[in-house]
Amino acid sequence: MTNRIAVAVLGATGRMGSEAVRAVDAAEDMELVAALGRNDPLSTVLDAGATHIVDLTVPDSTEANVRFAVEHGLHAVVGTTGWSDERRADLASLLEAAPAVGVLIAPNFALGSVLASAFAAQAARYFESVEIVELHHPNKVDAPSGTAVRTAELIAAERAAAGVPASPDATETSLDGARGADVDGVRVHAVRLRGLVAHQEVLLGGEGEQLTLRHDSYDRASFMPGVLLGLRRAAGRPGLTYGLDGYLDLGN
Ligand SMILES: NC(=O)C1=CN([C@@H]2O[C@H](COP(=O)(O)OP(=O)(O)OC[C@H]3O[C@@H](n4cnc5c(N)ncnc54)[C@H](O)[C@@H]3O)[C@@H](O)[C@H]2O)C=CC1
Ligand SMILES: O=C(O)C1=N[C@H](C(=O)O)C[C@H](O)C1
Repeated sequence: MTNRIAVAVLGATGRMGSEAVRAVDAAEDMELVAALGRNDPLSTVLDAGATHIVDLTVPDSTEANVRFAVEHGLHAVVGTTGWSDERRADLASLLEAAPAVGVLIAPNFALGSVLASAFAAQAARYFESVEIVELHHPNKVDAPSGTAVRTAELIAAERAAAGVPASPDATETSLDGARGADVDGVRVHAVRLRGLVAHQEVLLGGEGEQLTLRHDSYDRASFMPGVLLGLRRAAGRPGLTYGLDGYLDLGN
C-alpha cells in the first residue's frame, strides 16, 4: 500500500503505549517506524522517517515531546494528561509557526467516553446539581483524570452559557478533600482501586430525580479506535484540536 502513515509511538513500553504499538502495527494504512521508551533520544523519530507521533508518556515529558514534533513538522496525537490551559496556549502559539502541522490532544480516546462527556454537558444545563466521580487503576499518577477535567470544563461552559447558578452546597466545615477538587466550579472526586481500568460517572441532580451518566473502559483496547482515528485525521486538521470530539460530528 502506498502513502502509509509513518508512526512513532512514544511511551511504547507503557500500558497505553504497548497497546498503541499493537494497534498501529495491525493497521493496514499505517507503518510503525519507531517505538520509543523513556531513555530513547527524540532524534530516533526523525531518523526513522516518522510523519506522525503518538504521545502516551507522562505529564512531565509530553510537552517537550510535542514541541519537538511540531518544530520538526510532525503531526501529533497526544493522549497523555497534564495539558493545562497554559500549556495548550503555549502550544497553540508554537503551532502558528508551523501552519501545516496538526496536533490532537485527546483526554480520552474512547468513543463512549467522549459521547458521555458531551451528553453530560448537554444535560447539565437542566439540573440544579452536578458532580463527577472518576474511578481508575491505582497505578495512575495524576488526579483528577484528564477526562474528568475536560468533562468539568465542558459542563461548566454549558452551564455558564445557559445562566445556570452554581450547584447548591451548604457545607460549612469539612475535612480536606472531602468535597473533592473544584474544576471550574464542578466538584470532581477521584477513586483509585485495584481491578479498575478507567471509569467515570457524572451525577446530575434535580428536584426529586437523578440522572447518572456512566462510562466504563474495561480494557485499553477501548482507546485504540480513537488513537487510529486521530492519526488518520491529524494531517487534515492543522493547528491544535483539544478533545477527540473535535474530530467527530456530534451535531452540537
Ligand atoms: N487519552 C486517553 O484515552 C488515555 C490517556 N492515558 C494517559 O496516557 C498516559 C500514559 O498512561 P499509561 O500508559 O497508563 O502510563 P504508563 O506509566 O504505563 O506509561 C508511560 C510510559 O511512558 C514512558 N515515558 C516517560 N517519559 C518518556 C519519554 N520522554 N519518552 C518515551 N517514553 C517515556 C514511561 O517510561 C512509561 O513506560 C497517562 O497520562 C494517562 O493518563 C491513559 C489511558 C487512556
Ligand atoms: O491513566 C489512565 O488510565 C487514563 N487516563 C486518561 C485520563 O486521565 O483521563 C484517560 C482514561 O481515563 C485512562
